Amino acid sequence: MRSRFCCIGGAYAMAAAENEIKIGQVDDVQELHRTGLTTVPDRYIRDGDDRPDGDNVCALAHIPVIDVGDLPRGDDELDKLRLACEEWGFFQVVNHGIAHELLDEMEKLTREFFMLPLEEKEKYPMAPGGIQGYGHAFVFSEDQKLDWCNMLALGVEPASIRQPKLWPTAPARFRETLEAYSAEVRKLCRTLLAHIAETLGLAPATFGDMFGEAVQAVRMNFYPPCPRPELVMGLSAHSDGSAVTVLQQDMSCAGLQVRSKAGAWVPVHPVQHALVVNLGDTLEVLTNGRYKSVEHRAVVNGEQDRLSVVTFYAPAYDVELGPLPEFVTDEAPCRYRRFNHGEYSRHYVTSRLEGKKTLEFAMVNPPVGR
Ligand SMILES: O=C(O)CCC(=O)C(=O)O
Ligand SMILES: [Fe+2]
Repeated sequence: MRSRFCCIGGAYAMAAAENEIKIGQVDDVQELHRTGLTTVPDRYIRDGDDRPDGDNVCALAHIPVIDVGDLPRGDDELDKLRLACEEWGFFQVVNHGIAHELLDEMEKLTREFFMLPLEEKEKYPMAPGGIQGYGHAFVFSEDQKLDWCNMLALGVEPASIRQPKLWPTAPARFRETLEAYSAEVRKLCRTLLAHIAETLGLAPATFGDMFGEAVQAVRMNFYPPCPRPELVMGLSAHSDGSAVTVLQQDMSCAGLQVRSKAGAWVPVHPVQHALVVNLGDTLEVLTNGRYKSVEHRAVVNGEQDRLSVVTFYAPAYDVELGPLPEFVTDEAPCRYRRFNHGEYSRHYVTSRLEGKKTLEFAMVNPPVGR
């Protein structure tokens, strides 16, 4: 039995050595799907209120779409961005400056990677307590429910977090394409953070200056069809530990769902060549909760597979975080303590995905009784 314990980022290999982790039988869901099964193993079956359907899905609402090219030109688009950050914490971006051919190529090669035989993909395993590779992240115990998803997770920047042995050599051009893609997404993250700073009345360079040599990691998620999609979850509800996340999804079907302020799950319908952006826990802390990281999850489908390529952009590990003084006032007292971002990342990747629970680590007054 292979035990898999994964986190993204360079500083955390020691977590494995400290704890002997028993995660039990973890199947590869693509292989399960290939067997033509009509039921799903118990470990994937969620309890009632943790199932995807129910009356809490609001299929009619849409997250905002922002035209990045318009952001420097005037107040209207910036106002839209402010509203998107305040009301949703999630938006799609178009006119983002990344060549559509590059997005298509990244999607195609990622799909080809997941279509490789298991033995090929297992050349890049998420080692027990390891950091990156192919497998299942966020599984820490034998009784934990599993997500209907396969993942390939890789640290990208800075160079010190890269594990080149885990960068697939097949399909051909995967590595170069990921490299080119990541450089473009990095630029976009910087641009977005500069505009997000503006929406908060901060100098555009605020986050860029503060983040130092920002950490960038990518996770590719592949969700094969599932015979009982109404019983399982593709990816458990969570907020991201990043500052911002940029998600590319294929056009096959909607799977990503975002928790609205009213508490409903709102599907993010794919828009051709748009990228989905969400605010992570880091921005919630820095803005003292003015902007919030938002819970999201992925549901799966009975007929179609689905692919997402997700980039997490966060401060360098040695950066000290805490609410910026501008956001701490008599009306908005300090809600988060100061901590080191590396410490938070370590906490994040050694906790299972459970809504916004990870952020309690940073709260001055975490909820009691949980
Ligand atoms: O696949 C998706 O749409 C969600 C992925 C996601 O939220 C993540 O990888 O953090
Ligand atoms: Fe996420």
